[in-house]
Amino acid sequence: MRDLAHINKYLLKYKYHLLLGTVFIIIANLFGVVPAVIVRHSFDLIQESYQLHNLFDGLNLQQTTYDSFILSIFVFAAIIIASALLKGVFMFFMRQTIIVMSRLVEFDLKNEIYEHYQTLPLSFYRRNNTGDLMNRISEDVSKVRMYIGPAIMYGINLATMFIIMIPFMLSIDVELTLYSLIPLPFLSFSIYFVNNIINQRSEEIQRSQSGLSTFVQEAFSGIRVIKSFVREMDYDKSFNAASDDYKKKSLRLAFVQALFFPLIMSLIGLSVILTVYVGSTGVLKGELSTGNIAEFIIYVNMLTWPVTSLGWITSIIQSAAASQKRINEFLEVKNDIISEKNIQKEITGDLKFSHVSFTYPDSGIQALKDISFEVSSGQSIAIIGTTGSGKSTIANLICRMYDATTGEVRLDGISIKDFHIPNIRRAIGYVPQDVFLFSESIKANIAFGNSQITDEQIMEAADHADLTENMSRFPEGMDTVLGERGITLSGGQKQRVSIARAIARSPKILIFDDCLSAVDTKTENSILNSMKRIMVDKTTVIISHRVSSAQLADKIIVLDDGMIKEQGSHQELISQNGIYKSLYDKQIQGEESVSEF
Ligand SMILES: Nc1ncnc2c1ncn2[C@@H]1O[C@H](COP(=O)(O)OP(=O)(O)OP(=O)(O)O)[C@@H](O)[C@H]1O
Repeated sequence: MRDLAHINKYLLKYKYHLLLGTVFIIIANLFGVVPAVIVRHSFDLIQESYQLHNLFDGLNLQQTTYDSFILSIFVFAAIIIASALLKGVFMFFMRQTIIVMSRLVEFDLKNEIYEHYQTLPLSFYRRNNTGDLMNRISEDVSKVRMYIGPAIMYGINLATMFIIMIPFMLSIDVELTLYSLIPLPFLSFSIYFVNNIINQRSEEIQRSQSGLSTFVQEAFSGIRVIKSFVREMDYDKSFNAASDDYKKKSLRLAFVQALFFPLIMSLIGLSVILTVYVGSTGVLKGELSTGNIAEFIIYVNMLTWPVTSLGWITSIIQSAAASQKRINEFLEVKNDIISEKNIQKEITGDLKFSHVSFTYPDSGIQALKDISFEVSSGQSIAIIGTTGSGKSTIANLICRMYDATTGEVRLDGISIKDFHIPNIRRAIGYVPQDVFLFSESIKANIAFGNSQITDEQIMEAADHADLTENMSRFPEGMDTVLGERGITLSGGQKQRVSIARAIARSPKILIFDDCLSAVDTKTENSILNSMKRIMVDKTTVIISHRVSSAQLADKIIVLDDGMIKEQGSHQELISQNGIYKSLYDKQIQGEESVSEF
C-alpha cells in the first residue's frame, strides 16, 4: 500500500473529479433505495386493497377502491421508472467523473514514466531488457489504473450504500437485517479467494503469452537464418510446445472463472431464502408486512454487488500495489550523468582526452586505460584497432553517454561534465556502428536531428553521403518509406542514410563509428573524399578497422586492449614500422589481391 502513495499527487490533482464522483454515487444510491420503498408500499397496498375489495363486495365503494388502487399502482410504477432512470443518469455521471479521472491519471503516469525513461543513461538500458521497460509502462500502469478507477469507484459505492441502507434496514427490523446480511461476508471472502486464484492464473497466462510473443518475434526476425539452416520443423515443434503451455494455462483459468458466477448466485440465493424465512415468521407474528419481505429482497440484491466487489477491490489494490512498486523501482533510478554547471555555449570542437580510463559499471570490463590525445577544430582523427580494443567506448565518452572513471574529457578547454548535456549532443553528428533507422521515409530519417532543415539541405547531405544515385532508383525517391512498412535497404545503403542524417544537422563534431564497414573501399574513399569539404571546420573522429579509412585523417591512434599503442600521422606511423605499418601492409596487399579478381 505504501507504494501506491506515489499516486496520491494525481488524486490531489483531480480532486474535483473525485469529489463530484462521490456526490454522484451518493445520489445514484439514494435513487436506488426509492424503488425498494415503493415496492414495499405496493405490496402492502395490494394486500389492503384486496381486503377492502372483499369487504365492499356488492357495494358501489368496491369500484371506487379498485380505481384508487389502479391509480396508486400507476403512480408507484411511474416513481419506480423515474427513480431507475435518474439512478442511471447519475451512474453515467459517476463513471464520467471517476473512470475519466482514472484515464487521466493513466495518461499522466505513462507520460511521467516515459519522460523519466528518457532521462536515464545508456547503462540503465543495458541493465534492463526492453520487454521489462514496456511492461512497466503498459501492463503495470493499467493495473494501477484499475485501482484509481474501478477500485475507488466501487469502494466509495460500497461505503455509501452501507451508510444509506443499513440504518434504513435496521430501522425496519433488526433481526431481518442481520439474517439477510449473514451470507454477505462469506460472499466477499469467497470472491477475494477466487479472484486471487484468477489473478495468479492470469499472470501465468501473461508470462506464457509474452514468452510466446518473444519466440514468434525472434523466429520472424531470424527467418533467414532459420530457413537457411533448415530448422523450420524444430521451430514448429517449439512453437507447438509453447502454444500448448498457453492453452493449458488458459483452460485452468477458464475452470476457475466458471466457478465465479455459480458461487455468487448460490450465496445470493442463500440470502434471499434467509430473508424470506425470517421475514415470513415476522409477518406471521404481525411484526412485519409482506411488503417488507419484498423490500428486503431488493436491498439484499442491491448490496450483493458492492459486497462482491469488496473481494474484487482488495485484489485489485493488491496487484496495483505490486505494479506501482515495480514502477517506483524505475522511477527511483537516478540519472548519474548530470551537469552541475550546465554551461551553454557554442562549441567549436577542440577535443582533448587527458589520461582517461574507463570501466563499464555493469560488466566491470576496463575498456580504456590512460588514454590521452588532442584534436583541434577542423582536424580529423582516426581511431584504429582490433575488435574490443575500446574504439566505440571513446565515442561513448565524447557523446557523454558515460563518464570517464578517471581522467578528463575536455571540449573547447572545458570539462565535458560542465556542459549542459543537450548542448554537447546537439554539437555532435554521430553515426553509430549499429545503424538504426526509423520506419519512416528516407527524407524523414535524414531530417531526424534537425527540425529546421530544408529539402535542399537534405539533398546536399544525401549527396555527401553518396546516396543520391541510389535514391533515384527507389520507387518514390526521397519519400520512399523504410523498414517494416516499406523497402529494405542494403547494409551499405543504411550506413549512408545514417551518415546523411549525421551530416544534415551541421554538427561541430562528426563521429563515424565504423560506419563504412558495409561499403566497399572505393565507395568508402569516395564518401570520405566528398566529405572533406564539410569536414573543414569540424572535428572528425573516424573509428575504423580499415587503414584505408584511417589514412585520410590528420592524426591516427592505434588502440589495443584499451591502450594507445601508436599515435601520429599516416606517414609517421608508416615510418615507425609498427602495428599500423603491418596492418597497412596486410590490408593493402589483401585489397590488391581482391581487385585482381
Ligand atoms: N555497454 C557495455 N557494457 C559493458 N561492457 C561493454 C559495453 N560496451 C562494450 N563493452 C566492453 O568494452 C570493451 C571495448 O568495447 P568497444 O565496443 O569499445 O570495442 P570496439 O573497439 O569498438 O570493438 P569493435 O571494433 O568490435 O566494435 C569490450 O571488451 C566490450 O566487451
